[in-house]
Amino acid sequence: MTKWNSLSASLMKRLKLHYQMSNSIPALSQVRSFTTSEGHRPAIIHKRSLDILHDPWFNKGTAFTMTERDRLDLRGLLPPNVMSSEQQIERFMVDLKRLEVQARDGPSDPNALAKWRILNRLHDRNETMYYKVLIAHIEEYAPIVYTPTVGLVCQNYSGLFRRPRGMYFSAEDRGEMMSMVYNWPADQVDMIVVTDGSRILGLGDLGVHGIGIAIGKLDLYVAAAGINPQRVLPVMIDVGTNNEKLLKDPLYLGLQQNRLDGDEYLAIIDEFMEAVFTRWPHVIVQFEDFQSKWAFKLLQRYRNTYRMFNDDVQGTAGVAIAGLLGAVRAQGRPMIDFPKQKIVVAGAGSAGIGVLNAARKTMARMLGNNESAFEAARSQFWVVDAQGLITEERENIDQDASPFARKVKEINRQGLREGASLVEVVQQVKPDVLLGLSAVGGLFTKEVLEALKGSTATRPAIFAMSNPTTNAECTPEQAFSILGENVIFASGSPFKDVDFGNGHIGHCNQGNNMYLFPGIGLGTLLSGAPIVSDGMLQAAAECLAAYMTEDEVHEGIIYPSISSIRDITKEIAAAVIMEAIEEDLVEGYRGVDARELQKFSKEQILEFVKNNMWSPEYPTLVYNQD
Ligand SMILES: NC(=O)c1ccc[n+]([C@@H]2O[C@H](COP(=O)([O-])OP(=O)(O)OC[C@H]3O[C@@H](n4cnc5c(N)ncnc54)[C@H](O)[C@@H]3O)[C@@H](O)[C@H]2O)c1
Ligand SMILES: O=C(O)C[C@H](O)C(=O)O
Ligand SMILES: [Mg+2]
Repeated sequence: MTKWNSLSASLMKRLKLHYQMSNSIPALSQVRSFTTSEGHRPAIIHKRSLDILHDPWFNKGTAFTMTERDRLDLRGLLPPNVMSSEQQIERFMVDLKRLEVQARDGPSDPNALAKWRILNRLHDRNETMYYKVLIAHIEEYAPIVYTPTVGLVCQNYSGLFRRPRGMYFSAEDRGEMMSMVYNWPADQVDMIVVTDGSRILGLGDLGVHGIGIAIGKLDLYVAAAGINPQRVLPVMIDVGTNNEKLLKDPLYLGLQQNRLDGDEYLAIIDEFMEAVFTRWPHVIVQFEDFQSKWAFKLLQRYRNTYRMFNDDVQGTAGVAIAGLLGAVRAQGRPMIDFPKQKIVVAGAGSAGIGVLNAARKTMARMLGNNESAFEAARSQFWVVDAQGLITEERENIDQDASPFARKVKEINRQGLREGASLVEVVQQVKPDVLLGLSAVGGLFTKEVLEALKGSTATRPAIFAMSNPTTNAECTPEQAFSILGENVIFASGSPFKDVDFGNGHIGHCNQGNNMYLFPGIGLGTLLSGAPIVSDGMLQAAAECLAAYMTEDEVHEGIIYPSISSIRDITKEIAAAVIMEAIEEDLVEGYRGVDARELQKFSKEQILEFVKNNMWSPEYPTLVYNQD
């Protein structure tokens, strides 16, 4: 059975080819001519000599040929031996591998920061080589440049800061942003990741140190989506911090004042958005790690005006949907059974509510996509936050959580009540799925996991999605040791698979929004869509769900390996473009106009995406004075 026909009808309907193949469609070779990869054109630069060596976008180090050294005034500024990029990487890896001699396993070991420093220095010196290393070793180094080590980096940023990367818009720049945005040297920026540092992973308010997360996310945009590194921009919006330690830290690099709030805060974000979209009208802005109360408000404020999305709310929702659908398939059941799943969610913040809303909509669509279906879907979820089970009796209930407040009559029948503990909820509900987005490490205690043994599912699923590793609600070892080999396990941060010692392996899936945000960004960019619609996000999620074969999900593998993230991202970007075409949102991209895009078949869209994914190859450099 192919991975496509195992999907429920509703998914297949959405993933069917959207085009009537007609003879007016340009031949594939013509598609190639539309979308010649930039890789072969010389790069025109307006600098020479040391300025090139100090510019990580153009520096090649010892790989500059003697011809280029003469042409660009580099002769004598480098050791005489011209190295190939492969030789350069081999030399670099020797230095990096030296760390592993003493290091214990796992990204949480003390050498993780040392590895990050070595990679960061390469990033500051030679971007082409940095991304060549990252792409070639993505499984090994994503946990260093991204979750979980990037959390450690943000916590230690004052001490780690060497060369600036990205832009900082602060409360002291009010009225200046429209002009200061021109201080960034790139005339074209495709992707911005912006954070205000208010909720970095599960580590809370890290103020200006949050820039590390924006840099880490954009590393994946380059490595997974092939966004040109010269066209990405990490942004920190520094409106102060409520982190007492940072407010007192003499080394703190940010504004040492409490966070702005209310209209003053909004005015800063408004000014920032206006400035970047004035300078780069086609840029896409990803909001990252904003505290929940602003994550939702800013998303609603901007999503119909600008090309923006919130990764924690919308990216996470899509990844969770794909995993939840995979968990249904793993039980040998058709996807259409998803609406029968009983799901307990621990955490009702930006991520938890995002997942709940998306899961409810997906269930409703499978149940007929009408008001009664939407209402029926609501009863499949039990939500527990820091005050326990959320019911209609909750005082000062968070408006975003209120659609999921359980009715008192219902829960009394189940022997539950307002504020019931997670253990009680799991014991009474016997859920198919226990999903954590609480930021509380170890929340799924032995008692909670024992209670899950009462699940009515043949293969209960645990999604311990909080980051970084220390905040995971439980480890795979804890899950498999208590619930047995049959349980489906996914976590937000990477863990090693569990060897049961009997020839069987407990697969530890990584349920992380890294599987979606690169494809969402790339698909939106290449489609030219002026906004990121719900349909585009849903198409991305369903494409990720469809990516896994029957055999894989039956093995308990509900997410792909990160080593195939570039291929996944290509597929997801194509699905996003197809949906944008379906919704008549396409406006074209760099020489391919909307009309041409609308005539492409799925294969031609995949080819178009592939041809527009940057790869780390040294371009030929040509100097031009003006
Ligand atoms: N895997 C991923 O791709 C992914 C994506 C986004 C966020 N996350 C992670 O999810 C976590 C939460 O992110 P967020 O933005 O929603 O944070 P948040 O602070 O907005 O929300 C946290 C929620 O957890 C609840 N909570 C706190 N203590 C609890 C407890 N003891 N029991 C039950 N619930 C409790 C809070 O009441 C709140 O509703 C973070 O660790 C973040 O790194 C993971
Ligand atoms: O950053 C990640 O690894 C995922 C997510 O965006 C998070 O905030 O945890
Ligand atoms: Mg995040």
